[in-house]
Amino acid sequence: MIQLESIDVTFEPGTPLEKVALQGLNLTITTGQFVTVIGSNGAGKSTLLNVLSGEIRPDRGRVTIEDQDVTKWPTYKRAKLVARVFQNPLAGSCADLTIEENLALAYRRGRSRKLGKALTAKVRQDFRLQLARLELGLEDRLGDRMGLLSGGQRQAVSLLMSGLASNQILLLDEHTAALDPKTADYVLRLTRELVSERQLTTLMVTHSMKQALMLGDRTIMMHEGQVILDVAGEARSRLTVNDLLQQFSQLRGEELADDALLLD
Ligand SMILES: Nc1ncnc2c1ncn2[C@@H]1O[C@H](COP(=O)(O)OP(=O)(O)OP(=O)(O)O)[C@@H](O)[C@H]1O
Repeated sequence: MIQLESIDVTFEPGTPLEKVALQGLNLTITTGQFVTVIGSNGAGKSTLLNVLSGEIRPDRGRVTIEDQDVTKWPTYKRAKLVARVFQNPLAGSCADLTIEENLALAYRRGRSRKLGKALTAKVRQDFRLQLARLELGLEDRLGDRMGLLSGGQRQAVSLLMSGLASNQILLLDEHTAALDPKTADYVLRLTRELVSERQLTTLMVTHSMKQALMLGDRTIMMHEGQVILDVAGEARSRLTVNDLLQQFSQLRGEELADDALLLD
């Protein structure tokens, strides 16, 4: 279970640039739940993920993962529990290392040094099998530099990498936004498969209401640093993109300026 209690984050406090990104945010996510996160620009979605990954330490509040208070844990320590895939396909892997070296780095994360050090034939074979499931022919390109791959291929490998480590939490930050529609669909299908296979507790930020309702089992909407809508179960399965848009406008008390973006 992930618990965020009374989380406050303010950037540049006490300056003319002061910006409250999260205010009194409370959120509990049960283990294995797949939560999609929507909200307007600047609503605090990425900050929420940053607080979970440890990139940002909240000014106030507590972050608990499986009953461990991780609020003060630095990012490298959290990496044992938390994996992340970013919008930019270049951000999740190292371009100058080979596909195999990238996979090996992910594999080692969270494992003891002794276990992680040796890349046994069995582990290599597992890498090949994992890559083969992508159906991109990458299983025969273990020695190729990551930088040679397309954006979609890199995102697919980043997803695999996030599943190779022993972590339990997956954070997806608009991870299909930079891909063409066909590749985005492919990466979403892969996301769904990996999350359900590995029973990862997942938070997926998206600007697409359609994606938000199509994937996962719970949707939260953020606005001005708070959760303003939280739906799951039957209530969620009945929701249409239009309902969601309407609720969004109502809850915000204003008309949406970026409907087109959110309807994608
Ligand atoms: N490092 C930073 N320094 C200063 N302000 C920041 C920083 N990071 C975020 N902010 C501000 O905090 C607020 C929340 O930002 P955040 O990136 O979490 O929003 P978001 O919901 O992810 O938005 P978007 O959909 O545009 O990515 C915004 O007003 C943003 O400008």
